Amino acid sequence: MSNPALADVPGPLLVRSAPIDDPGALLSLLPQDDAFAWVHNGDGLVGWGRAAEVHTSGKGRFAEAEQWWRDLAQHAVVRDEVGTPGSGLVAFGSFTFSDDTEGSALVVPEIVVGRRDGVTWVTLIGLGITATPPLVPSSAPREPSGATFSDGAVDSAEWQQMVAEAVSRIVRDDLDKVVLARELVATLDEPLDVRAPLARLAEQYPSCWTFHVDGFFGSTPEMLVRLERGLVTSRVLAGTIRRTGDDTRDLALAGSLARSSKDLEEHEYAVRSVADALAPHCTNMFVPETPFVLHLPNVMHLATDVTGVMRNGAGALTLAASLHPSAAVGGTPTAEAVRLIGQVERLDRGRYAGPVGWIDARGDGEWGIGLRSAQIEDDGRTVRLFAGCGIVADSVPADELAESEAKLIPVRDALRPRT
Ligand SMILES: C=C(O[C@H]1C=CC=C(C(=O)O)[C@@H]1O)C(=O)O
Repeated sequence: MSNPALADVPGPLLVRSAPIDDPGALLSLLPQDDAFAWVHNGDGLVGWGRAAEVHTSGKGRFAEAEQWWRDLAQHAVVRDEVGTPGSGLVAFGSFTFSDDTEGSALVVPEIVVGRRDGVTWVTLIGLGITATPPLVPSSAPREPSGATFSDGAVDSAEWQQMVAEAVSRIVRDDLDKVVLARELVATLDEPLDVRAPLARLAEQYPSCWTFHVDGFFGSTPEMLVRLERGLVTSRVLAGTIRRTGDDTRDLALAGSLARSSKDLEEHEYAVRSVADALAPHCTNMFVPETPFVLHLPNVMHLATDVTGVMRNGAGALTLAASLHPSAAVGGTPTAEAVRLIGQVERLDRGRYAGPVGWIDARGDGEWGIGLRSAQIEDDGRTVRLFAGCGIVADSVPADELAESEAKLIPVRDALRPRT
């Protein structure tokens, strides 16, 4: 159910987008409070303030948010001098993994600054005409201090038992794959200024999408779906190997990943689930037969870019809803895998592994999968970090634990003070 108090907007939103001189790094503009981010290779969107928002939950959380968004967009008065995906009226959003958890939201900031292909713009959103505030770097974020890390409800030995249990259920119940996640809890000396880890993540993982929506932040390498001017793209990842830091060894490992039947099988399930979910919405779909190896500083993944041409006018959020949960975060078959996760995982995933991103009034948008991510708890000092692994019949628990540790590195490092 949506929260009508928060969904109510007392009048049509007035929206104005105009080009501006380049103000420097987008993330450096963010104030400490009510800051939103979606940044990739220096481009993207940042926003602050709250002009309108909707909170949804349950199975209908995507459809309800989409309906609210359409109504809001229909009644908004927009002057858009930029005319590019992400200009004009825009909302940041984040959705829970599970149908049973609260916390999904779309938020329209009061100020959005975007950059794309060398063009930078500002969008002002509200109930009245306001002057553009000075767009200059805000004060430097406070560096996190004193982070200590501990297991969540499940320690690493128990998690490996869980993986073993999942392997036997996969064999017994004839499942193909299930993704099991674990959490690590960080405790800091003082409340986290999220701008510090965001800056670190964007610097160290520029090819990932660095995001923040209402205390949920991270740097995801996986694009669930992008819709821009009718072109649909999805980057599917599944199949992982840790990097060693030695380039020659890593190159050999990349070769073995590309030949590993266990990883290729796991990857194939994920690609199939995305291609099947996009097929009703797309023509001219292109699904490469062989994955490439995506190199990140901490891990390498098998990756496939699926593309198609939108044929039924669905918006990016509708596409994200039909893709979620893909086999990269749920498993195959989806319903059985999600049921098994509910039975064995003992973790409230919250918004981890759910869609996170933005949508504009044309329906264009980008929704990543909320991976390599963390949730700041209400006290501001406790941060829950998440990582999951695709489990198939021949998965080895200790290897999966090591893989999950490697996937935790980006956020874990971002919570340590700079050296
Ligand atoms: C579930 C996660 O990663 C997914 C994405 C890429 C590779 C994966 C894997 O190899 O297991 C996972 O399916 C995570 O990072 O928490």
